[in-house]
Amino acid sequence: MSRSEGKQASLWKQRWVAWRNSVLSNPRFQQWAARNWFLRPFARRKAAELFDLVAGFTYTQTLLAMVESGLLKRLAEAPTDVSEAAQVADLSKGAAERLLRAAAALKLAQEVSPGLWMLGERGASLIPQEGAQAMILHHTLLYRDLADPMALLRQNREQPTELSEFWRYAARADADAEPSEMVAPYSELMAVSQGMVADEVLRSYRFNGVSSVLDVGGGHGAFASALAAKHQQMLIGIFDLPGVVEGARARLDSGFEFHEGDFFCDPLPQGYDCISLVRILHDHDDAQAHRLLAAARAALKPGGRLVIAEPMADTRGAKNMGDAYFGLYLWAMRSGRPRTRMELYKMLRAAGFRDFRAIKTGQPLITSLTVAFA
Ligand SMILES: C[S@@+](CC[C@H](N)C(=O)[O-])C[C@H]1O[C@@H](n2cnc3c(N)ncnc32)[C@H](O)[C@@H]1O
Repeated sequence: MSRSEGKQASLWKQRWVAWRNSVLSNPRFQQWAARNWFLRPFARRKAAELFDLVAGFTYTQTLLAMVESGLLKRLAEAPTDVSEAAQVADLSKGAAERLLRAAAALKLAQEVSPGLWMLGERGASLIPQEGAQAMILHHTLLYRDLADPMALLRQNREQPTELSEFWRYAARADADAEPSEMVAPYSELMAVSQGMVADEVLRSYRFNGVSSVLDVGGGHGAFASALAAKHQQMLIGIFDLPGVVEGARARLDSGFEFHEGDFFCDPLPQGYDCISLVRILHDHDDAQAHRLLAAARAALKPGGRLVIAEPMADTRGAKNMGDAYFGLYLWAMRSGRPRTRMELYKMLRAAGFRDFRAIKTGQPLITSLTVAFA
C-alpha cells in the first residue's frame, strides 16, 4: 500500500469509528437496542461486557480469597457445607457464605444442593494449575501498585514499586550482585509457573536438528528440565545471574551446564546451536533488549537459531493478556514492554538475524513463539 493509500485508508477508518461511536454512545440508540427483540441479545452482551470491566477487580479479589483461604482446594477434595467452609477459611459463617456465593457467580464454586458446595467449572479448571494459583497470590503486589493507576503512570517508572522490589533485576544496574536469597522468590514463582509455558513451547516446536540449547535467563531450570525430558540426547546449558544459577545448581542434576553472568555485560557462551529466551525479552526496555539480541547473535554460529517464547502485544485471541495485562504489569515492574511481532522482527533484523518465523502455539495467551536464524 502506498503512503497516500495508507493515509486514505486511515481517514476512512477514522470516519467509520467516529460514526460507530456516535451511534453506540447515543442514549436513544441504547434504549431502542435494549427494547428491540432483534438487537436485545447484542445489547445485553455489550452491557455485560461493560459491567465486567467495571466490576472486574471484585472478581479478581474473590478469586484471590478462594485461593488464599484454601477454600478452592477444600472444594476440590470433598463437598463442603458452609460451617466447614467457615472453618477452613477462618471466617464467620456469614462471611464464608458470602464468599461462596460470589465464587459461584464466577463459576469457581457451585451449590450442588442447598448449603452444600463443590467446585464450579472454572474452579475445576484452575485446580491442576499450580502456576496460575501462584500467580494469583503474587498479584497482590501488582494490585497494590495499581491501587492508584494514575499515580503509578505519573511516576514514570522513577520510583520503586512492589513489583520492582520483587523482580530484583528490574531497573537495577547491579543485578548480578543480588544474593541467592533475594532472587529465590521470583525464581520459585517462575519455576512453578513454567510448566504451562514449557508444555506449549515443546508441543508447538520440535527443535529438529538442534543438539544443544542454551536457555538464557533460564532461572532455576524448569524449562531446561522439560526440554531435557523431551530431548534426552540434547546438551542443555542455563545462563542466569549468579544468585539464580546457585539455585539452579542446587535443584538440577549434573547433566546440565551452568553459566553465571549478566547478559548485558558478559558475552554469552558460544558453541550451542540454539539459544532460547523464554519470558525474557519483554522484561527489558528496547535498548537492553537490543543488547541482549546482539549478544545472542554474537554467540551463535551462522545458521544457529534463536527461539523466543513470551506473550506478545496485538496478538489475536490474546490482546487482553499482551496489551492490558503485560502492558501494565511491566510498567509497574519499571522495565520492559510487550512487543508486537513486527516490532520484534525489526529488532531481530537490527541485531543481525534473518529468516524470522512465527510458530503457531495452541494458547497465545500463555506464549507466542518466534524462531530466528543467525
Ligand atoms: C521472568 S524470569 C524468566 C525465567 C525463565 N526463563 C522462565 O520462563 O521461567 C527472567 C529471568 O531472567 C534472568 N535475568 C534478568 N536479568 C538478567 C541479566 N542481566 N543477566 C542474566 N539473567 C538475567 C532473571 O534472573 C530470571 O531468571
